[in-house]
Amino acid sequence: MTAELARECVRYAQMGWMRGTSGNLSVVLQRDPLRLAVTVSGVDKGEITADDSVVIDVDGNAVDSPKVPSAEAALHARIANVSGAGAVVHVHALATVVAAEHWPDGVVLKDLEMLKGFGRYDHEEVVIPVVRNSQDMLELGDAFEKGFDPKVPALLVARHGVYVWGEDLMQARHRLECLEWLLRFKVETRDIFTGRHS
Ligand SMILES: CSCCC(=O)C(=O)COP(=O)(O)O
Ligand SMILES: [Zn+2]
Repeated sequence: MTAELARECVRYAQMGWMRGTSGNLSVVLQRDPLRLAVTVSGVDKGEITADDSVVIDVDGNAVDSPKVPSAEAALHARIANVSGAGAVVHVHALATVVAAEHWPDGVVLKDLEMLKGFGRYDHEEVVIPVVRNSQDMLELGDAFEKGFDPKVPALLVARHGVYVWGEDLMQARHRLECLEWLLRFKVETRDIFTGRHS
C-alpha cells in the first residue's frame, strides 16, 4: 500500500502537480477505528519512497510512529471519514488554483464529456466547491463538511490546491486527472463563454 502511495506521488510530480514538496496522498487502512496511511511531511514527492508514509488516526495524528505526517493529514482523515472514501489525493496543479481564483463561489461544470470520468453524465451540472485556505485543518475540515455533496468527490482550496477522493487510489487518480482537464478547459475558454455560460 505504501509503495502504491509513492508510485502515485511520483506520477503526479512528473505531471508538474506536486512541485517542490507540495501535495500529499492517503489511503484508508481500516475504518473502525479509522486508520490511514499518509505521506510524511516535507519530502520531495518526485523522490518519495515506500518508507515515506505513516499511519494516522481520525484526528491526523501519527499512530505509534515518530514520523511526521503531512501537515494536511487531519483534512485527509476528515474527508475519508465524512465521504467514506478509501483514498484521498491532494495536488497543487495550477489550473485548479486558477479556477478557484476565477470562481470563488464554486466552479460550475456542464456539457463536457470528461464529466463522465468524474462519475457524472456530461449534461449534468456539477459544482466543485471552493473554500478559503487556512493553516488550521479543523477550520478547513469544517468548511469542507459544510459544503459536502456526496455526488461531488472534490474540494478546491483557494490559493492552494485541490483534494479529490475515490474508493481507491486508482479511482481518485482518474477523477483528479479528469477534473484537472475540466478546470483547465474552463479557465482557458473563459473569454469565449463570458456572458453566456459563466
Ligand atoms: C510547498 S508545499 C506547502 C504545504 C502544502 O500545501 C503541501 O501540500 C505539502 O505539505 P506536506 O506537509 O504534506 O509536505
Ligand atoms: Zn497543499
